[in-house]
Amino acid sequence: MLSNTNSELRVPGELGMQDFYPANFPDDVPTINLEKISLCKLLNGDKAEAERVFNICTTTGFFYLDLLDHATGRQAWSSACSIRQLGEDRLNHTPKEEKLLYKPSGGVSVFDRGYIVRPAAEAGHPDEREFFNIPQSEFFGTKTEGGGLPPWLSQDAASFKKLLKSGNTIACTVMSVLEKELQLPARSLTKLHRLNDDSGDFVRVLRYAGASNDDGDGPVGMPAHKDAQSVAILFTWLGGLQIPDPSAEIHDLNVKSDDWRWVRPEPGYAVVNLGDAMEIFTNQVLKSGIHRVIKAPGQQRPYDRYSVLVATRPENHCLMKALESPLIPVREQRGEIMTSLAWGHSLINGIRKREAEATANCKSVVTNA
Ligand SMILES: O=C(O)CCC(=O)C(=O)O
Ligand SMILES: [Fe+2]
Repeated sequence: MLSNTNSELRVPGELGMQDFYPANFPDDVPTINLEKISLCKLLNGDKAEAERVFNICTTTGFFYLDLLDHATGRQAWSSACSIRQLGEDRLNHTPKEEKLLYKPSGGVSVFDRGYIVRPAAEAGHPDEREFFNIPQSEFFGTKTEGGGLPPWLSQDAASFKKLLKSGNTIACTVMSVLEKELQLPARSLTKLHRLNDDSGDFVRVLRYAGASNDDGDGPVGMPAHKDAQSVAILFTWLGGLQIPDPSAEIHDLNVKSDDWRWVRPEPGYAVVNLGDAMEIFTNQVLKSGIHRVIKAPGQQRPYDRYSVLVATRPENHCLMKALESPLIPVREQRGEIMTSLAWGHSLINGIRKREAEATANCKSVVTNA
């Protein structure tokens, strides 16, 4: 599969899989022009490309990463496409009762393991949104946390492992660029994100149900949020992801409905953003990007939307506080310093609460947020 040329891999429907692009992304919706960054250039230490990444990460925090210009990226794109395909098969062909047996870990509901569904409002409709998370601890680290994959995903272990591995390489490539640009000692960030450390890293596969044109805004796929992670690498084939216009005035997570912009999925590119951990490590010099997911636009709307996310988080014992550098302002520490594990738990509770509220008020969130 990896012997395909780059241009072939950019053709929708390549990789010998079904067409992931059943309808075109419309030309007449307000779309954000994210910058395209070359993974190959970053891996080769290209200074100008590193500066572009730093500028983005200190402002909007989102960029497209060209994966097809380097073998590691091609590996990641190819694994993500396979996982999107197997995710669709498993989600659609496994009874719901069986999927629900794959529980979030340890009763703490950290979003790194397990199956979570938001059921349809009416019986007989496909569930509105479902996703499952495969934790890194299943394959790497001391493996004390992994509870095993459920039977409906056990044959796919090798695919998840592969994507976690290439995702970690890509996330660490971005972080090593950032630590250099921030004048931090080498490995300040990457040593907190080693593949073999125990951490809350995961691969997530999401399915958002398609909708008919006459059912209004419908529930928001995922309300406005920032990621409780360090680096998020998103693979997506249909529209639905939105981020605020750079000129938008944002208070907490409130973005005016006119200020949301669509992110057009680009074959062969991942959408990369930083999460809240990077804001903490840099006293907000680096920015964690706000985003949300709504129904796909235009002719894509009736189709179920799948996405695959690789999340990289700091290792469990790492202290969530600012690093020291001439470019990171010193601020007084408010509250106790948490470990990454405790921090993750505290954030997830907040996310769950907002999610429950957004589901209850879905219309007002979509139109008034
Ligand atoms: O499905 C998407 O496009 C985004 C998912 C997301 O933002 C998340 O899982 O945190
Ligand atoms: Fe997110």
